[in-house]
Amino acid sequence: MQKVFAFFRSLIQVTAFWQENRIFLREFKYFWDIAVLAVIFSFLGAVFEGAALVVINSFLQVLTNPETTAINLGFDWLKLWIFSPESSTNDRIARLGFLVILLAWMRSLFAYLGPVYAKLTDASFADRMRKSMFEQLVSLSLSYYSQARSGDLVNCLNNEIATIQRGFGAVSGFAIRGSTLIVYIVAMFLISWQLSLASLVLFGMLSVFISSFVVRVREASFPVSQAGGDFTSAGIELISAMRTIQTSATQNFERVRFYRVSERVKQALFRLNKAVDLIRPLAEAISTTILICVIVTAFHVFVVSGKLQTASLLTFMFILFRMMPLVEQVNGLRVEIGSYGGSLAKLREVLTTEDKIYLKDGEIEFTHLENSIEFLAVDFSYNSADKPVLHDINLSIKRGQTTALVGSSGAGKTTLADLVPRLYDPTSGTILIDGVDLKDIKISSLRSRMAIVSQNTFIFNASVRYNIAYGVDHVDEQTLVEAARQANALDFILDMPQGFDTVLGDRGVRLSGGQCQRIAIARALLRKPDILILDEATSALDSVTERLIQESLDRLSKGCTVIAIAHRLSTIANADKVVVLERGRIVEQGTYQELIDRKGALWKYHQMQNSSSNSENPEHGQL
Ligand SMILES: Nc1ncnc2c1ncn2[C@@H]1O[C@H](COP(=O)(O)OP(=O)(O)OP(=O)(O)O)[C@@H](O)[C@H]1O
Repeated sequence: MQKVFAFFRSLIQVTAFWQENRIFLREFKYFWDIAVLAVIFSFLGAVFEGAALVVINSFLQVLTNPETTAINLGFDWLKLWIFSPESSTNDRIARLGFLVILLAWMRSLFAYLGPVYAKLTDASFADRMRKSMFEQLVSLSLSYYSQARSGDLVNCLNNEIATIQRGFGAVSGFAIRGSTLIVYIVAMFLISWQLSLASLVLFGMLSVFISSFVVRVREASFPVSQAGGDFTSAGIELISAMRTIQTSATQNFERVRFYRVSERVKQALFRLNKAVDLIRPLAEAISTTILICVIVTAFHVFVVSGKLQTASLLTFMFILFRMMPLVEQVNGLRVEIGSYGGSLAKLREVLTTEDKIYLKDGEIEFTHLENSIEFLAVDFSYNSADKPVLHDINLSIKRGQTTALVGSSGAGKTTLADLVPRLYDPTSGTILIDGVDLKDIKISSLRSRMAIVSQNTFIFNASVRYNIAYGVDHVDEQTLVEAARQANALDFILDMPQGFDTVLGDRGVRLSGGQCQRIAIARALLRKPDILILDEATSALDSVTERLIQESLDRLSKGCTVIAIAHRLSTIANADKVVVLERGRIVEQGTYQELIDRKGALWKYHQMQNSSSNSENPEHGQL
C-alpha cells in the first residue's frame, strides 16, 4: 500500500503544475481537514440541490397528471412511501411537497456550511502564506536585503497575499460551483440525454472560446503586481523621507514622482480590468443564445413528437436557467484565477529558496569567549558580482580587550564587525572563535551573548520599557530601572509624560539622537553581553551628552570583549589594540602609542583631527 502511495506522490511531484506551485500547494498540509470539509459540505449542498430538482420534476408531473405513478425517484422505498396504493392524490402531492421542502432546507444548510468552510480555507491559506513569508524573511542572509526593495516585500506581505487569498477563494468557488454543475448535468441527463448532450457541446464550445481570453488576462496581471510594488516603495520612501523632503523643499519633485507611479497603477489596472470585463457580457450573450436555441429545438423535436412530457421540459428549462449563472460564474472565475498570475509570480519569487543565500546554522552552543576571535585570511563581498569589500583580513581579538577599528568612511569597519555576530559569512577565509569555526556555532547562542550599540539602533514604536527589555525575558522593574540608570537614561525617561510607559513613535521619532543611543545602551546592559560591538556615533553631540554616553559605555564595556568602530581618535586612546583599515585592507595594527610612534596611517589621522579641531569645525574632527 505504501508503495502505491509513494508511486502516486512521485507522480504528482513530477507534474509541471506541482513543480510550479509546490510552494503554495505544500501549505495544504496545515489545513487539509478544513479544506476537505469545505469540499464535502459543498458537494453535499450540490447533491441536495440535484435531488431537489429531481423531486420537483416528479412534483410537477403529479400536479399536471395526478394519476401518474411512472416516476423514478432513485429509491424504491421512497417511491413506495409516496405512491403507496392506499394513498390519495392529495397525499402524494403533500408527500412530494414535504420532500421538496426537506431537500431545500438540507441544501440551504450545506449551502451555508460549504462557503463558511471554504472561506476558512482561504483565510488559513493566507495565514500560512504570511507565516511562510515571515520564516523566509528572518532566515535569509542580510545580503538579500541589500538587493531587495522593501516596497516589494511589504507589497507582497500586504497586497499580494490578500490578492492570492481572493484567488484561492476563486479556486474554491470554482470547485464548489463546478461540483454543483456536475450534479445539474446528471439531473439533466436523467430527463433527456439528447438535449443534455447538445447543451453540453454548446457550453463546452463557449468554454474553449473563453480559454483564449484567460491567457490575455494572465498576461495583463503581471504589470499590476509590478506597479503595486513600485507604488508601495514610493509610499514607504515618501513617509520615511518626509523630513528631508520638507527641509529640501522638494515637494514638487516628489509630487511628480508619486503621481507618475500612481498613474502607472491606474493604467495597469485599467488594462487588466478591460480584459476581465470583456468576458462576462460576451459570455452572457452567447449563453442566452445557446439557451434559447436549446429550448426551441427541444420543443419542436421532443415535445411536439411526444418524446418528452411538458413537465419534464419545464424542469429541464428550470435546470438550464439555474445552470446559466453557474456556467457564467465558472467561466468568470476561470478568468479571475488567471488575473492572479502576477501576484502568484511575485510571491513565488520571494518564497523560492533555491536562488537565495541562507546562513547555515551550526550545532555548537556558545556560552562565553575564553581566549580569542581569530580572522584568518578573510575576504568578503556583499554580492558575488561586486568587488570585495574586505581583503585578506588577519586579526586576533583577545578576550576582555578592546579592539578599535579605525579608517576612513567606506573602509570596511562596519562590515568587518558584522562578520562577528555572523550577519554575513566570509566569501573566503575563516573566522575562529576559541578555535572553533564560527559556522559551526549555533547562531542564536552566539548572538544572545553579544550586543551591538550603534548610531542606527532601531527603536520600536512601543513603550520605553518594551524598547529597553527587547529580546530579554522576564525583566523585573528594579533591573529595568537600574539598566536605565547605568545608561544615564533614567532622568530623561522619568521626565517623559508616562515614564517607562511612554510610546516612542516610529523609529523613536520622539527621542533625540543622544537619547536613542542611551536607550540602546540600556538595552545592551540588560543583555549582559560577553562580546560588545560599539559603532560610535558620527553625529556631533553636545559635550554633556557625549560625556554621559561615554560614561555609560564605559560601564557597559566592563568585563566585555569590545570591538569598537571609532570615528574620533580621542575615544580609542585607551584601546588595547587599534586596527587601521583602508579600502578593505588592514594597513596597520598595534597599540595606539605604537602606531602614533610609527608615524603611519593612524598618525596621519591624528594630525588631520588635530588640525581640524584647531580650525573649530567639529565635523572635521571625525574620520
Ligand atoms: N549592505 C551592503 N550591500 C552592498 N555594499 C555595502 C553594504 N554595506 C556596505 N557596503 C559597501 O561596503 C563598503 C564598506 O562599508 P562599511 O559600512 O563597512 O564601511 P565603514 O568603514 O563602516 O564606513 P563608515 O565609517 O562610513 O560607516 C562600502 O564601499 C559600502 O559601499
